[in-house]
Amino acid sequence: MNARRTAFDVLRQVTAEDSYANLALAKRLATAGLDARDAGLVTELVAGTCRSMGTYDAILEEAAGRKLSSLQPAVVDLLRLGAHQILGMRLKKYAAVGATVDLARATVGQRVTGVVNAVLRKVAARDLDGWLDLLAEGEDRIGALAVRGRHPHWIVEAYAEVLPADELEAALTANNVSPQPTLVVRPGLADLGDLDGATPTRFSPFGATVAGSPADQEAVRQGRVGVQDEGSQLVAWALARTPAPEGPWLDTCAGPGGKAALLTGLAREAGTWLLASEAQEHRARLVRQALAGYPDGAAVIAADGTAPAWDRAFARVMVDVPCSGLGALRRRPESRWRRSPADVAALGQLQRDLLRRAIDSTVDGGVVAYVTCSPHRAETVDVVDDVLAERPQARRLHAPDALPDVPDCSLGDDVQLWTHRHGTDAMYMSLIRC
Ligand SMILES: C[S@@+](CC[C@H](N)C(=O)[O-])C[C@H]1O[C@@H](n2cnc3c(N)ncnc32)[C@H](O)[C@@H]1O
Repeated sequence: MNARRTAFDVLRQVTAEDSYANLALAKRLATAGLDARDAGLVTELVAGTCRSMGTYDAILEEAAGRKLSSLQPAVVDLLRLGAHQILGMRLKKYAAVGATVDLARATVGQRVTGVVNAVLRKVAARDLDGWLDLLAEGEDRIGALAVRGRHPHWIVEAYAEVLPADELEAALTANNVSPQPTLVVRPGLADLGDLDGATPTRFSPFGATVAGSPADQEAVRQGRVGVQDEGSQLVAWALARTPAPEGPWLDTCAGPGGKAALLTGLAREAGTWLLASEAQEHRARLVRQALAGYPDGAAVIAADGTAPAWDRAFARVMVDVPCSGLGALRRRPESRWRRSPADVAALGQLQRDLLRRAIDSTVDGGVVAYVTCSPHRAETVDVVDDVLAERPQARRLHAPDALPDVPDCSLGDDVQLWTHRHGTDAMYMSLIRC
């Protein structure tokens, strides 16, 4: 009951207060006093429920024969948790119904136990595949994939624009698996030998995984090794190894500092330095922390990357723009149901302005990496196409040349990494010669 109660409280925070599931979960688990088994159960309950929330909601509406908006929001969360235990976990169905009814009594009150019991018994009458078959009836191909892969329709449509049809299912499935953390060994501060039991990653020369928690590694506690997705490492590395004139480097959207830390190490190895800039002061502080291991090699400022915040030009510029995060859905269980096409559209102007300013901040012959953690065309290729049309002196490079050991990463002249192909977040990168 303790674990389910904790999961319910966290889910309430996610749905009622728009909290991020991972952050709310970590905060709650830190003080809940649960043993490792119960903490694992809470994590599965929250992450699994959030990841499939839209699908469970459709199933619950079928089972209840009414809109979920006609029910008390706390009851909807109880039903979602129950649906996940019945359909998404290997628990005995009727024990899961009973446990959820007990939880309903202990949290909302006796009066809602009847509806919770009745709806969940209907849910338990079919298995997950049976429900997905029912929901997919009459859907087109994208709709059926969305139902079975447990994604909103518009996200599957966006993936379908840039992925071959026969890979869509694998791409969606990959988003339904929580990633193991990947570590980055910061150049000049550490090497793989500083980690206990490190296994190198497939593509990044700086990447490794370890058994157990990264926080148990001394080099991580000392900031010489960080936690960073391998895709983020690859785009930073690609920028660093693309031929460019000598001179300092710039990261215009640096917070919280993962790429800036790797780029700083690489810049130092190249005999130069990096200016890390970030609009929000509190995120600039995170960048300072990430770069703390490089006391003499890092400069961090809080500045708007769309305005003239520096009076010089740089040889290499990373512009890792704010985006919808559709390439990192596996990390943020609730985000796919929270985002909408309007979020993508709303970022377009800022993304273009940041890229324009990045190009204008680069020396002749220098190189810009335009990066997003999203494969959505409206945030990737379309932005670069539009800005390059206005800047005839700038030229798109064939970016996959900078990652010769990474197979199947081309999207035209740009790089698009995929979780199901590369095991990384679905990062996009365009390299532009100025
Ligand atoms: C995708 S994140 C960058 C991640 C970062 N490069 C890393 O690897 O840790 C985008 C960042 O851009 C920042 N940002 C948003 N608008 C900005 C602006 N106008 N100028 C500079 N940074 C901005 C956001 O605060 C956010 O920290």
